[in-house]
Amino acid sequence: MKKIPALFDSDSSAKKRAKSPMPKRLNSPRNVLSENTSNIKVFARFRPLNKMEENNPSQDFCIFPDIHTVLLQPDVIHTFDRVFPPTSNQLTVYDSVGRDAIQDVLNGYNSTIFAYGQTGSGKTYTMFGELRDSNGQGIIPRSIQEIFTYINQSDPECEFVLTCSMLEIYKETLFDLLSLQRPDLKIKESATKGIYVEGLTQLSLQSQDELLRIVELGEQTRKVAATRINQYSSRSHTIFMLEIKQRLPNETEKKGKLNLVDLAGSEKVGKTGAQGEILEEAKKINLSLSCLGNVIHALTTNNDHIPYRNSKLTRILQESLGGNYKTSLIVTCSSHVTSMDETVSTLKFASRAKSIKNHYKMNVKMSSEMMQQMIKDLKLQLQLAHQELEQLKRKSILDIPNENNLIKHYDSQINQEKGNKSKHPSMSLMTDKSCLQIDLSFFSSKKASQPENIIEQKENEINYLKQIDDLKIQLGQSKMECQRKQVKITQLNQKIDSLEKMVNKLQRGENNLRAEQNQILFDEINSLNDQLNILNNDIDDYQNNQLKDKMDQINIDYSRKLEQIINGEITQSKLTKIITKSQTIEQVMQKLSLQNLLNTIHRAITTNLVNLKLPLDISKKISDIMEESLKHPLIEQGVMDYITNYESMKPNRCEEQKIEALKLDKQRYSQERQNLVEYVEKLKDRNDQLLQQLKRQNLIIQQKMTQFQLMESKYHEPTTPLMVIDNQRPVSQHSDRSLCKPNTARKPSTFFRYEELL
Ligand SMILES: Nc1ncnc2c1ncn2[C@@H]1O[C@H](COP(=O)(O)OP(=O)(O)OP(=O)(O)O)[C@@H](O)[C@H]1O
Repeated sequence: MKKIPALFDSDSSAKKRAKSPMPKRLNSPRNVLSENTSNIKVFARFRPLNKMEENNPSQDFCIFPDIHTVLLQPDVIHTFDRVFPPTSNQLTVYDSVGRDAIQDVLNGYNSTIFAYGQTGSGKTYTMFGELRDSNGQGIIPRSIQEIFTYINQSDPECEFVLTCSMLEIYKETLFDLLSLQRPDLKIKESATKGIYVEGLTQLSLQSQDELLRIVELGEQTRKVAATRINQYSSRSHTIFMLEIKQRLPNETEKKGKLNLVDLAGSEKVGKTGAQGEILEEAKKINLSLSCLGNVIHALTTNNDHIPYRNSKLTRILQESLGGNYKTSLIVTCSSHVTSMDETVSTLKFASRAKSIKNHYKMNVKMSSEMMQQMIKDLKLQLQLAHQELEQLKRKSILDIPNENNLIKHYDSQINQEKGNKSKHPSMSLMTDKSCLQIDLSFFSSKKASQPENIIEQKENEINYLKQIDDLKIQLGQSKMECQRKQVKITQLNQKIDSLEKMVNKLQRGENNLRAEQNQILFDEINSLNDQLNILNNDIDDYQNNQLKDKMDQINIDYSRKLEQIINGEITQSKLTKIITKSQTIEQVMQKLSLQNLLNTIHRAITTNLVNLKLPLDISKKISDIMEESLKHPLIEQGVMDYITNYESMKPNRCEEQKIEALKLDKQRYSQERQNLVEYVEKLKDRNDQLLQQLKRQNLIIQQKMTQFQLMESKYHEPTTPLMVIDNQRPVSQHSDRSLCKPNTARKPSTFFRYEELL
């Protein structure tokens, strides 16, 4: 690509050009130089649901009836130049938004595309997208591609210079994204350059790849800060600026500027969960965006003061908002119900922006050749106009023949002939003269009546002039009439507007009324449901109370009997103790029984005596002593004590009877306990049966409710079709009834209760 040095250095400012008298009747350049007015184009793009939203399924609140409309349930409609539903791809968006903008820039216009929306709604995806992926590329890489295709296909004699810059506005400070140093840049304004950023790097480009690499570099340098909403949420505004200068073979020069603006997230500060520095950041970002909103408001309400200077963003983009730019706004949204508030406010913002008017013209500097051609054209047209004027003048004055001149002419000719040829004038001349004299007499007679003719003619002239004056007056009057009509039209338009507003209001009122009626019906249904609930509760209560009483009684019986059993068990444990004690006593007595003792002693002594191998008489003596000693009163007393104790410790007859009775009691209580357990089981079964019955009753109630709602919806069938609830079917096929299903919009509380039960 060839470069051209300092093409527009000596260019006068846009304002100057606008003030200089421009030739009005030119051929092609005329259109080129005139100023045009058009509204900002507004587009709305809805991104597909993300993972988090998919995992949280909800009813769609955005419906897309056609390519210009989005309907927010139940009845808010927004229309834009184009609405892109979540299924729209990058190419579709570029074809509708980017392609025209690039054509404008290549034709010498200035153009700006804004992307506005909450964090994570797809602004960056729409503007940048995936730079190196042909399907995922956003507007910027596609624009670059289109520009280079245009350059490659144009006349080789054309010369192009392409420069680009990337700017970031972060916390009301400007940063150069194409420079490693990041000094705080300043906004300046000059007569020649208009509003510009001083010291901002402008890189000239030779190829598409170079431009893509520069965009990537800028993208990497972007300031990002994590918030809870979007981990990589960009907290700054990014402006990608491209300038294309062209010099055509006829020396005409064109300059087009393109601003592609990726704004920071428009969500409310509170929703980001930001704190500390991030909160400060969010406030400043919001300041820029709220200034943008104020500028748009001021522009759309014809305010005298437009507050461009209140933020860096609006100051830099001043020309794009109401100035010499063709501007497009893409608002990006999510159709998931969790983003409903943000989507509603984003679409409101977009609707307001629709009425901004920009006044733009081509930035063209004509060659001297073209200028000369224009001058020639002008001169020719001037000449033609003069001629036309002369003709008109001549037509209005009666052309009277000057007979004296003719006679003089003939006399001079006769005299000439007399002098030159002979003393006798030629016959022809004489004849001519006689003819002339006849004519003369005719003219004389005519001349006699000439004063009258002249008067008549003058009168005609006066009349004619009068007519012209009349016509002029009429023209003036009709102009005034026109103006009056214009005023009337404006007033009528205003009236129509106000009537439309009233109609809208009424419509809204009607909708509200409908909503109110629906509300009343809902309330009725709810009160019926409440009554039903109360009845059901009463039934429940009654049945429950009966059950409860029974259960309470059982519980009381049970606990009483349990107590008895427990008491019985205590008695039994006492009994066991007694038995154990008696057993011990018996064992002791056995051990200590006299007979055993004696036998043992006797055996021991005998054994010992035998072992001692004593003489028989000694052995006999010892044996006698032993026997004698065992008869000692102390031993006898001890034995008697043991016997007495044993007798006293042994359970008596009465106690034995008691033990027997207790044993019987225990058996009886166990039997009763068993009976009780069986009874409780039976009651449980009964309870289950009752629950089943309740469920069946509930089903019947539900069916009846559905029938009731159907009947009610038939009864309230609307007269005018409104809009659609699904995007497959045309508007007229749906009634607004379907937009507001009572059974889905508001479920009667009973259903929840029974569903829970079910
Ligand atoms: N139309 C779309 N199709 C497919 N994916 C999309 C679309 N729009 C957005 N996304 C994806 O959603 C995520 C968030 O998008 P993006 O970063 O563009 O949002 P953003 O509005 O620029 O957010 P921020 O304000 O934080 O910069 C990205 O992963 C992006 O790839």
